[in-house]
Amino acid sequence: MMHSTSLTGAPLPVIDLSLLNGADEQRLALAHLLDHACLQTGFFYVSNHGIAGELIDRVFRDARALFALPENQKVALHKGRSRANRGYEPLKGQTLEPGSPPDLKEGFYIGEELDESDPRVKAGRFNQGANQWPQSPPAFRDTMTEYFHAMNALSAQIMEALAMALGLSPDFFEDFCRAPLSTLRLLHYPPQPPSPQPGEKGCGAHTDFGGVTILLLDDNPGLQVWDARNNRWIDADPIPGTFVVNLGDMIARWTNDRYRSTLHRVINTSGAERYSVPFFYSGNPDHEVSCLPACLAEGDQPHYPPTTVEAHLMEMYRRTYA
Ligand SMILES: O=C(O)CCC(=O)C(=O)O
Ligand SMILES: [Fe+2]
Repeated sequence: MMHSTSLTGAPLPVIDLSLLNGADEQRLALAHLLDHACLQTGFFYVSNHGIAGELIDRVFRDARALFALPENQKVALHKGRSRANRGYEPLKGQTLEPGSPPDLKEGFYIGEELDESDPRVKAGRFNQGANQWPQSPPAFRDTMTEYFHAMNALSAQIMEALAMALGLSPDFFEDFCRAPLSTLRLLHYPPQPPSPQPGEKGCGAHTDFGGVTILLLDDNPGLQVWDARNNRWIDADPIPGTFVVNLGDMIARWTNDRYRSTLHRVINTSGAERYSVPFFYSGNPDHEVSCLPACLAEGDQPHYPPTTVEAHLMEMYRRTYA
């Protein structure tokens, strides 16, 4: 059977991120490719991203082992016990698509490890605090901590490339990238049931809340991206050695919707257990997110009022965990 995306010849682009380390000419080429990708669907793959395959293998190994723990051991780490939204989220624990049944996924949330003495924790700042680490698998904490830091660094590179794509100075998002609020989320999707409830699926249609999302996929398809220009879902199937990157709602706010935060969903029709690892990069909680002057054409009004990273995130969490 023909691959559905080939019908109109518009699969998501693959962007070679090593161009960022090249000469000016290559950096400009990257900015151009990225601008194009962001103007199209806001979803693309990145290759040559510098993250070791060996680290990615360990992330999947330990994520699988975590979800294979007995239910009582997972529930003992329930994120409801954490003031920073860290830990385990059982199957059907979130409803990303309003009006649909809860999502057929279980998850585990990890963030920067901050102890009680940290001023951000003392001040009760949103999503800041300690993680809930499982005893087993033994390498879990080290693996996820290493991957978390690698993702923060990669996100800052992507923000640099995005600044260039927008025609801004490469360091434009430097303050945004300072002491960033990031969330690493391990996900496990059981196979789609044979007789689902109407609208029941792995992950309801949603946009991501933050700045950029770096999504690690296993070998199973299931992710779909909304193509608003053609009114259809595009399959974002895994491509070995790449990450899927998509823009979050903050980018839409900054750019007054020049760049979109694109709707996506997961239906795990692969018949297999599907694992994925999104990393949400939301940036400096105090950073102001308001319409960039360069993105406001004469006579246009900003589509969104100014906000901060933290206020925006709190609002988005409130909506999906109502
Ligand atoms: O599992 C996936 O492929 C996508 C997950 C996702 O969109 C999310 O967690 O926000
Ligand atoms: Fe998402």
